[in-house]
Amino acid sequence: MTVGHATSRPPTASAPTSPSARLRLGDISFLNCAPLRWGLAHSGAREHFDMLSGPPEWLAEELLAGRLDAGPVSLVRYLRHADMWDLLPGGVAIGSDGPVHSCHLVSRVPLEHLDGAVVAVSEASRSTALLARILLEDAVGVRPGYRSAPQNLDTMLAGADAAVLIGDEALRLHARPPVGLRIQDTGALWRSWTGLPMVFAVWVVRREVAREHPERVRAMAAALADAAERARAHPEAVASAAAVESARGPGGRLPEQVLLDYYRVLDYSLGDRQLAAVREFARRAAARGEVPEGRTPRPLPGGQL
Ligand SMILES: C=C(O[C@@H]1C=C(C(=O)O)C=C[C@H]1O)C(=O)O
Repeated sequence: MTVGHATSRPPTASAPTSPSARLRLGDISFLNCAPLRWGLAHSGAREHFDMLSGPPEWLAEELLAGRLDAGPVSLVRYLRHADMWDLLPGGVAIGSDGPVHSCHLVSRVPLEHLDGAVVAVSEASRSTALLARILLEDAVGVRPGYRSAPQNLDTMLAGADAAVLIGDEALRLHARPPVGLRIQDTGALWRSWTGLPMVFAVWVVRREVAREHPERVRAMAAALADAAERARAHPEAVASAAAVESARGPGGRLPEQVLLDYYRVLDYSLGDRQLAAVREFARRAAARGEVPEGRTPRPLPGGQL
């Protein structure tokens, strides 16, 4: 197995899948995917893939370059590239039906006061970045300006009134809200506004790979579904493994309770309610010209999470 995102291989235009029999599967290097890493390790399925870990935007670029066969990408990326990528059989996603704990709009003032203000938006995000805009403009009714920035709360807020952050840094803000800042969970805001869950990321497979190797792709989807199921059945073990993982990141080891709570709300399924939410998000994104019109995503037939 290969882990790490420094690997650079030549593009594989003439070789759609890896020369070995193993599919190259992406893995988001955030704690949001720790339960799947745990599940794949414990089932033994991880050995059947070449796994590459990295931030979601890097995984999307690797998929576009043909250096990965399948993996998680932000929902916005998928909606933009749905002509090249399919949703994994049965559907695998990262979402929540209410608070997600790790995708936030952070501000010093109430959101209603952000008209004409500057919002710094993490370069790591596409879905939460657009969701925050939709929420601010359509739900709250303010029109700030946006500035893309490397994800770092201090530098982001040094030059802006609010910030959009995702992943482990955002989870740490949820776990320990800094004094004087409002941590607004975009999953919760979206749920109370639309009544729908939010889907932040989806697992995609390059269409040519899905056509060439349908059985291998189905097996991959089944392995991910099984990993999610195993992780759900062993919350303490998963939280403890994730706490060890968190100790390697800046900010030190997260309490297991924070991770238990996180994995209780994170949902890897892409069922009918989630697909309805994806359509609603896609409609709003298309109305802003952010994704093509008329995207009606449907997972490839096969397994079910
Ligand atoms: C829940 C999360 O899901 C994600 C949010 C993404 C986004 O906002 O574009 C992309 C991939 C996922 O990592 C998170 O990162 O905290």
